Amino acid sequence: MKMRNPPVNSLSLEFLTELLISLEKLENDKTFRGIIITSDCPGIFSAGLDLLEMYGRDPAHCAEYWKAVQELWLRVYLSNLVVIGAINGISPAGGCLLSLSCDYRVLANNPKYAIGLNETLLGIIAPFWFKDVLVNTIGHRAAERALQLGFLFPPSDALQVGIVDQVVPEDQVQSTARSVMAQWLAIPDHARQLTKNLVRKPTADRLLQQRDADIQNFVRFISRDSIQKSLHVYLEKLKQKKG
Ligand SMILES: CCCCC/C=C\CCCC/C=C/C(=O)SCCNC(=O)CCNC(=O)[C@H](O)C(C)(C)COP(=O)(O)OP(=O)(O)OC[C@H]1O[C@@H](n2cnc3c(N)ncnc32)[C@H](O)[C@@H]1OP(=O)(O)O
Repeated sequence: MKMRNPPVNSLSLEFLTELLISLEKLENDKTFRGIIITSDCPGIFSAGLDLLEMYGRDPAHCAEYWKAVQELWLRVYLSNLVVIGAINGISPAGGCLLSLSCDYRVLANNPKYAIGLNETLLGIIAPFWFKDVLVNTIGHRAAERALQLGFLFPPSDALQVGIVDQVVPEDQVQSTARSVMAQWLAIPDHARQLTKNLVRKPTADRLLQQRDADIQNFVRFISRDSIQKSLHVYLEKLKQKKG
């Protein structure tokens, strides 16, 4: 699955909906046993959640958006398919969550391709289920530092901390992802799927048990004047960077 939402593969409501529909189709087609998620935007896996879906929007829109974010996460995280991330670009925040929700992550060795939950740098916070997935992946102490400081790990650090499973030369990302897929597909589906569910269900259940409350928390938080100001400042910084 090649993500194509130029210029930066931001996860807009429309794009999330497209991804959800595509994933559902693949899940329902029994001829598919695995997917490799990668990007068609040069140098960018995904810029994460679309800031324009959270800035200057009314509460109803924010609620609809957050529901779609939850939905995509649950679908990828709990997918019965083998999901491999072929991460061929930078993947901050929501892009990192998407990567972390794969079963295996291969990152291209380019110092610009940083990965991490950088929410605090935007003046916002990673929701508890983003945090849970990071803690599950790199451990409590490393996650505590990474989340507070908004670390974006370059490939060598990402491998060292375990946020990705493998770092390979850029031209080998897709072929490595395919070899990894072959290994994973060698395992009988029912055994692998039940095991995946056993490991991941408790984390997903934490959100499933309080989805509506999570949406309300998000809407309340994102609607605060101080948070809207932080988003404004961050968006202006992105604009000014262009010069
Ligand atoms: C108490 C309860 C709490 C509950 C929960 C509360 C809080 C909410 C949690 C929300 C979690 C948030 C998760 C996220 O994912 S936030 C997004 C994080 N993403 C980033 O920080 C990345 C920002 N972008 C960049 O750093 C760069 O754009 C880049 C990806 C490195 C690419 O750089 P470059 O190739 O130089 O492109 P430009 O910077 O020039 O960007 C091109 C245009 O794209 C716009 N852009 C970039 N990123 C985003 C984005 N994430 N959303 C929307 N738009 C984006 C950028 O502004 C440019 O637009 P322009 O052409 O119109 O100027």
